[in-house]
Amino acid sequence: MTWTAQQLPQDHPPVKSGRIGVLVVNLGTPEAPETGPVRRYLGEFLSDRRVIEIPSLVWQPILRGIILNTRPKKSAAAYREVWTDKGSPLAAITADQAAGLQARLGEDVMVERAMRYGEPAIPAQLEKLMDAGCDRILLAPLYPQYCAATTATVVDKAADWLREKRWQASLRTLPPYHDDSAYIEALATDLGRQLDALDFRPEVLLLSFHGMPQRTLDLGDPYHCHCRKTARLLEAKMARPDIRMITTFQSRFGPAKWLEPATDSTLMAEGEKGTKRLAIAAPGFSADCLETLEELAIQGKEQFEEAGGEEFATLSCLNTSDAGMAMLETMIRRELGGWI
Ligand SMILES: C=CC1=C(C)c2cc3[nH]c(cc4nc(cc5[nH]c(cc1n2)c(C)c5CCC(=O)O)C(CCC(=O)O)=C4C)c(C)c3C=C
Ligand SMILES: [Fe+2]
Ligand SMILES: [Fe+2]
Repeated sequence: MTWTAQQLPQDHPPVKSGRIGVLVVNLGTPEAPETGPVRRYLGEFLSDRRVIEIPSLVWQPILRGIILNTRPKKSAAAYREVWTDKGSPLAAITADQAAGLQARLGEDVMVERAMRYGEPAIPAQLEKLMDAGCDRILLAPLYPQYCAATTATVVDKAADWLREKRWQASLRTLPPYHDDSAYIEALATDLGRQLDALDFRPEVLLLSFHGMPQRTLDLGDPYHCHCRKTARLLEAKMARPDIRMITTFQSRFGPAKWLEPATDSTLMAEGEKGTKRLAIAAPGFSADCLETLEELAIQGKEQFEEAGGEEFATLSCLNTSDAGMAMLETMIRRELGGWI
């Protein structure tokens, strides 16, 4: 039956105002660089079946019995190396990106941020947007390369929230942007600017993407192809024939075979074969985080220098750079087409 306004039940929710919401989402990070908060964060992250594709009956005893008793202490020490006055770099930068987008998109659009693991959680932030009258929401996972372990799990989480709703908001998702000209141009501009500001001329620019188990490529996940395409387009756009560009995959986790070549062994091999000056960039991360500030900038530098390298620089992610924010605005405005 159709209800008229007079017939609506007393407890009917207020009629919405038709606003548009944007939810930018990144991975998540611990609340503090201490063992307990890191254990909670890793417990949620590594229990996600999109991340660890091993049956729970097998995986949970390994996770609870071994990994969560050993890794949090070591990871917390690594987080302490990069922690800032504003907290975890990933959290602080994501918050600044959301605020910057809000300023660029104006009052017609309400921008919030969320993390897939930890706080602010995706369901709570979607609820906040809806409570503020947003009945159309763009979900924007800030992962340029599609991966089931990152992009898909964000969409799953939003879908779980929608499933519980009688009156759903309309949801759109920002597609992966690994080959989007706005992204390639932003990277080329920003990395070019950073290379020119270095006090040495690198022989090699290493493009390090987060790794994934080789099995996910065999099963059809496009992540590896997306990373390779980004690297190819970026190399062409940067047009620096004097710099040799190499694509690698970092952060191997567990004993299975991961995508190759690995960042750490490539850094060592380059040092050993006589490369003296090397810069490293991480185009797959939209914000600097543990993986860039500790694994690349601290550990990577040590690995390269111990193998004979002399000059090493880690270039920043797009973060809140002009090029990066303009790129996000362009892609989000395009996706909101028809809504604004
Ligand atoms: C950019 C895309 C990412 C993919 C793909 C990805 C896959 C993936 N990661 C792990 C395990 C860990 N990753 C960790 C940190 C971490 N990972 C990403 C991004 C991707 N991960 C980011 C942005 C971060 C940094 C978070 C921060 O707080 O700064 C960690 C935690 C740190 C540690 O203990 O080493 C783990 C563990 C797996 C298993 C995986 C795919 C299967
Ligand atoms: Fe990761
Ligand atoms: Fe790592």
